[in-house]
Amino acid sequence: MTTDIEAAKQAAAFEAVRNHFPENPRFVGIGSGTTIVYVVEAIKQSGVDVTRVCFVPTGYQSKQLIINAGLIPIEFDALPDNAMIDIAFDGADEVDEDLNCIKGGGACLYQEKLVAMRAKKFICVADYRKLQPRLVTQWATVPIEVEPKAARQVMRRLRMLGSRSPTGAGPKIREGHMAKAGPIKTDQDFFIVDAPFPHPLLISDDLTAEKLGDGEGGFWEVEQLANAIKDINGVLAVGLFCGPTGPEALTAGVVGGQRPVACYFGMADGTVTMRRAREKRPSVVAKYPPLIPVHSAETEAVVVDS
Ligand SMILES: O=C[C@H](O)[C@H](O)[C@H](O)COP(=O)(O)O
Repeated sequence: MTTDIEAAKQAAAFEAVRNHFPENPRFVGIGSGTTIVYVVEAIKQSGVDVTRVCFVPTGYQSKQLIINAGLIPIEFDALPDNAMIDIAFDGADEVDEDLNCIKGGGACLYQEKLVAMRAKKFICVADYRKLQPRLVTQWATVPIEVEPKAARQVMRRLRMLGSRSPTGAGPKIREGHMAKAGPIKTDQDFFIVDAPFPHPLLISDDLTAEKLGDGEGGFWEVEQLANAIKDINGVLAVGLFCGPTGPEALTAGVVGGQRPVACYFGMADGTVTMRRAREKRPSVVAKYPPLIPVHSAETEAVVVDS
């Protein structure tokens, strides 16, 4: 790894903490990966009083990072029922221009989503390699956390959704690289399946009557793909962080959001670029309502969206 990449991660982390670390927060989410290390460093160096702040980890590595920095960890399931996380910081493997993210490259995924969705504000920090116009550009697969017994069936269903690389390779269970042979296990003891898709994913702006983003011709829109994968039995979490941002979701009366409100990218020239999520995006459903009947399990009636 070259030092300019590390410098880029560090610069992005320091800028993100400088601009967003709230006054007197109660709970702060700390993500996983290599970039988040600099976020913790930035928090420590900022001189803010953290003696009354509890830091919520997104997995084993993140918890050790918090403890080693002398900060106070609190497990996600120890949060008081009505408490929100004031802010969550995390890295990403790829970020598109609408701030949808691919995450899970380091095999942390499910707990990252729990924390991001419970946060009033989710801030992403990354280096310039991660900034792409659309997802599945450089980072060619969508990581998916899968219950091991269901892995083969999940991969079969993924192939039915069109998961294949431009060279024809299908989804794969991620293997470990260490002495112990076999798949790597997540903090939940699950597998990660890496599912390639043949085209960069669309955002709602790209949709046309010809390209609905529903998988036809291999073209998927980010949220539609995330939902289609999440519907497969055995899938715990999909490494696509999309949907409403924190404030958007809070206004709508639902808890938090998965898509960051802002992303900080350390650039190769030493500068930091910040992207903010758009306040209002065209909704996929509003633009092209589903034509097929939607079966409502609750009423046993068939509802057709008009
Ligand atoms: O599974 C890992 C997480 O989603 C990471 O946040 C992501 O892979 C980015 O990691 P890094 O900061 O090391 O590039």
